[in-house]
Amino acid sequence: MRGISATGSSPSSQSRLFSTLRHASSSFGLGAPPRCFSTTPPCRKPTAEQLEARIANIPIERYRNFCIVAHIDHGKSTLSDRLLELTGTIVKDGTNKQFLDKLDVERQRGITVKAQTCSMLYNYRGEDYLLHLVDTPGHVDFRLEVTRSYASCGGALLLVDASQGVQAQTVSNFYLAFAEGLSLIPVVNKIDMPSADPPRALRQIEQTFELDTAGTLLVSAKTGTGVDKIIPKVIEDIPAPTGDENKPLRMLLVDSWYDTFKGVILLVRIFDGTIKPGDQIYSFATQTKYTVGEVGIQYPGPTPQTVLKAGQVGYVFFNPAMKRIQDAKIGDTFTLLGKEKIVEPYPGFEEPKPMVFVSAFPTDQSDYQKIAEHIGQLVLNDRSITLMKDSSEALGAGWRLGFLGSLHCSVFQDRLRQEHQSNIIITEPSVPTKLEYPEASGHGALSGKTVVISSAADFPDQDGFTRERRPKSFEPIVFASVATPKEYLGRVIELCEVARGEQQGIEFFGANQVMVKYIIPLFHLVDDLFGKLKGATKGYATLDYEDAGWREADLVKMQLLVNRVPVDAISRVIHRSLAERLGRLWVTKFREHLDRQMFEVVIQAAIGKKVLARETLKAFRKDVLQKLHASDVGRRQKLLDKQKEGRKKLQSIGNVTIDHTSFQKFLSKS
Ligand SMILES: Nc1nc2c(ncn2[C@@H]2O[C@H](COP(=O)(O)OP(=O)(O)OP(=O)(O)O)[C@@H](O)[C@H]2O)c(=O)[nH]1
Repeated sequence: MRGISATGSSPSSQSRLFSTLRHASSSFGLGAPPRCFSTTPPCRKPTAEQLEARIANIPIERYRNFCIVAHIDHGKSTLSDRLLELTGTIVKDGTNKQFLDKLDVERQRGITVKAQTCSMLYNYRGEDYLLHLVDTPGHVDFRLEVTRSYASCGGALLLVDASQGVQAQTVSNFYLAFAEGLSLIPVVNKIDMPSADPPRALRQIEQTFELDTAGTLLVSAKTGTGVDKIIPKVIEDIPAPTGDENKPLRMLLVDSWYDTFKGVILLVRIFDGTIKPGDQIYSFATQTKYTVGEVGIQYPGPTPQTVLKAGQVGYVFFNPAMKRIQDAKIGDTFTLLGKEKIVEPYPGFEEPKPMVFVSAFPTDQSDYQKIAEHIGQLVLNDRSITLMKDSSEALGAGWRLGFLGSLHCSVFQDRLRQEHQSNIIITEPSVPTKLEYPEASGHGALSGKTVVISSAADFPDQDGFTRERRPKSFEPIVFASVATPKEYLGRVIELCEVARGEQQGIEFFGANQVMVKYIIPLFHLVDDLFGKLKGATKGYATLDYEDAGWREADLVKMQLLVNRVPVDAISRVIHRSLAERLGRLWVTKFREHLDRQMFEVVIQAAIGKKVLARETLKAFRKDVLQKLHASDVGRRQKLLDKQKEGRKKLQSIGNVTIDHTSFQKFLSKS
């Protein structure tokens, strides 16, 4: 399942990332007395040695691994912070900064992009418990992060915002958690809000999930009200992990990130056995052996331990270090070297598939190497981005990047700009196309083959082929569920129909909510359907989707021609029904941003040889030297130098020179 929220405060655009989790402990002085909401449990933060000694005395029956299942913005990260404070794992610092959302982009956008984890100690009825909390991302693009997190948990808090009630992603995340066999504890959050309606939220939970809501916790993660009841309930209702520390090591790789000094760090769930520094371990996926350098838990930052045992979730890194993030295959099983014949590996996780592609080019080609290094560093920490070299006649050498979704893509752009101040031109997002070539002459090696392409440059020229001999084209489709208050139903249906959607059903839930189901081409989802729904429903609509395969479609390659020469960076594969409108839009917008030339420039949008729209930019003569006196040599040279400098920024398409800013403006949404 995949999903997007269109709630009021959610991000306007859209992706996934990686982690700097992880370097955080230093800001929390060990042993400093924290302020707690509840005085019952001991909340003083233990020293590293005390921590190790306390954990050593906790049997697996007193471990609890859990996460929070919720729709985006319903308060997972805020609640996680409260739980960390309550258990003395972090100290309340009076700011609203969320501890588990550590990436800048996460803090700025207020969304969780990368699943983070933290261990906590809690004394319940005189006995210590080791709790492991995973804060999962709520956004659709990061669905794989969510599934992986669930695999390391025994249960989850099903968190519902008291003012918004059950939303599209509450439903889909519930089913994911349910399928993983997690024990679910309903919690209604944000009860402090004036618009909170807890009885309605409870009714929706009962109706939608058939869960018994008697004794449901009503809390405010913001003020802390009711939060102290959560951990006792987790201990009572969520089963302890099972596993045998005396068996050979059986360890699942759940997540990984890159550290400049330590190499790849693995987040692992130990199912059986133990792991400690110096152990020689074996990876089933890569059949490689490693020597363990350090093991530890996140408390809240990396805290070394002498051993990790069955039932625990912690980190491991190697000495010598694992160098490539690609070697850490998420879902891989590790065991002790020599035990690989007797230990059964886990089936592994689904590999993420890139669904949104863009090309990126430096605004100044002399920055190519610098930006290539920056992109390389970002990709190093995010295995789900695919990276290839690309080049364009208009924009020079660049890269072709594949992302899980459009939020993933836009977070990547933000990170590139924020963290590296690089200026790049990014083309419009595109989706893959499947082509089935007939067994006919004229297609060379492709005859009779099926291929999936991600760039318009690979879309075949249709001219010269009869209909029967043209390759059949297919576009990716998704099964989308849109939840909205009833009053906006008409507008939502209208938008889904415009997006070439096929209605699959309408379900009413609660007194005022309705869920509309559509099969929609992914193209339209990427083309900001989410933003449009948000606009049409005052931010109330929420959208969730799952892949639904391919659908045959009349797809064409549209090109922008400048004085009859195609601008390759702007070509797109689109549905024929959109061609007229988009063609008009392209030529008008491009004309607006193109500087006048010494001669007339014809701008056309075309499919093959067929021109759909045309604009003309009149000639403009700018002779900087014309007004100067022949003897004014110094000034003459200065003007020529200035012109030369200006030309560096220009690219030529045939005989037309185009400033990079024209491309940037053309490709910007506004
Ligand atoms: N009034 C009120 N606001 C809350 C409460 N809990 C969270 N919020 C606010 O709701 C917004 C979203 O909270 P987050 O904790 O970031 O939500 P999230 O579910 O982690 O969001 P994602 O990580 O993007 O899925 C923030 O502005 C919080 O301050 C609450 O109990 N009461």
